[in-house]
Amino acid sequence: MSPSLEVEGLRTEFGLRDRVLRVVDDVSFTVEPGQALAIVGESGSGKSVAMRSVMRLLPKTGRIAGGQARLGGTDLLALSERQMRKVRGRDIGMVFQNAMEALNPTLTLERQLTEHLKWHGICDHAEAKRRAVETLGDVGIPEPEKRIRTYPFQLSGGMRQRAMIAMAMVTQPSVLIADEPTTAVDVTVQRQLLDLLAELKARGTGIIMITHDLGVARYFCDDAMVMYAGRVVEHGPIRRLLSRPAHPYTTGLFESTLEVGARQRALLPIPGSPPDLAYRPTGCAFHPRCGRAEERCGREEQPLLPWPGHGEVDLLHAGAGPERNAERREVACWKAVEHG
Ligand SMILES: Nc1ncnc2c1ncn2[C@@H]1O[C@H](COP(=O)(O)OP(=O)(O)OP(=O)(O)O)[C@@H](O)[C@H]1O
Repeated sequence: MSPSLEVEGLRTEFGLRDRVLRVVDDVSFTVEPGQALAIVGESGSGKSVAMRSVMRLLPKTGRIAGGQARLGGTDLLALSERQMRKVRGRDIGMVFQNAMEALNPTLTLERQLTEHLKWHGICDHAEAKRRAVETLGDVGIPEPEKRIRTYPFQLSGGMRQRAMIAMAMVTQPSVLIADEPTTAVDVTVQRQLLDLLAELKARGTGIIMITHDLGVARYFCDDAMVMYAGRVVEHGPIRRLLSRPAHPYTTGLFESTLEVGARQRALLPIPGSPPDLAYRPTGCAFHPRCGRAEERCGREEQPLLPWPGHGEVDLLHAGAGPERNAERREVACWKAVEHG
């Protein structure tokens, strides 16, 4: 059984010339084996930086300022870069929006996949080659024995995206982070990639998906975490968030996003834009854009707390263990919307 990933109190900062920007602030979540978490939020809310922090793939100006990311009892944030290199790509993989970021343009797929397996000491060359061909076939690349000899630039965008997924999954990682994996590909390829990720999930891989596409998130994910200005504002089972969003930002985000397959309806954009993190509003960072804000919201910040709204109290307190956790929800808002 794969271990779960438990992230707690993650804080990431960027050092600019004259100040320090906190772009991820106290982010916590758990991904169990075979579960998928969607991370949603407007551009700049810190989704990618949070996940790159877990992977320890930050640019030089970035710094993890606090927190833990435990994978099977090992805190990834406490490992040396040398130790992390052994974990990254083997136990935890990442699929990026742009496949060229993960693939080496100067090496054939065969070299990249086999070297990757051999470097991690997973198997010898013959077995690595067999696994590489098999994985390329698994991700839907036709004639994998032949295609394995090609370079990334010789592949179409969709095929490159698949090759990157093959690269991420060839080691059978416990956790896969997918950053907008379907944004750059057409709808047919999108569907195939999602089916592929669903298969991985069914085999017990924990998946974290950063996405702007609520249709994809609903189809694929169990939980959702909504980020705003570097913080988590709402977190819980995705179907509950979609049907009964409690944070006004979640409501706004859902109303301003067209769901794939949903009936055409008027979109209601959230007024204003996310704050410049260098001038973060006091209190709740969303209050200047929030229709429900009152004086207190600009003064005091509400921490993320378990949220038993109306009609949810019973579910939250009923039973014990997984059933109870499955309904667990957290919201950071003084004016969280109560649903009757
Ligand atoms: N190298 C960097 N130096 C300084 N600030 C950065 C750097 N990279 C990202 N940031 C800042 O960190 C914040 C979070 O960025 P991030 O890319 O995580 O957002 P995101 O939610 O993933 O957005 P998107 O959906 O557009 O990918 C932004 O305000 C961004 O400007």
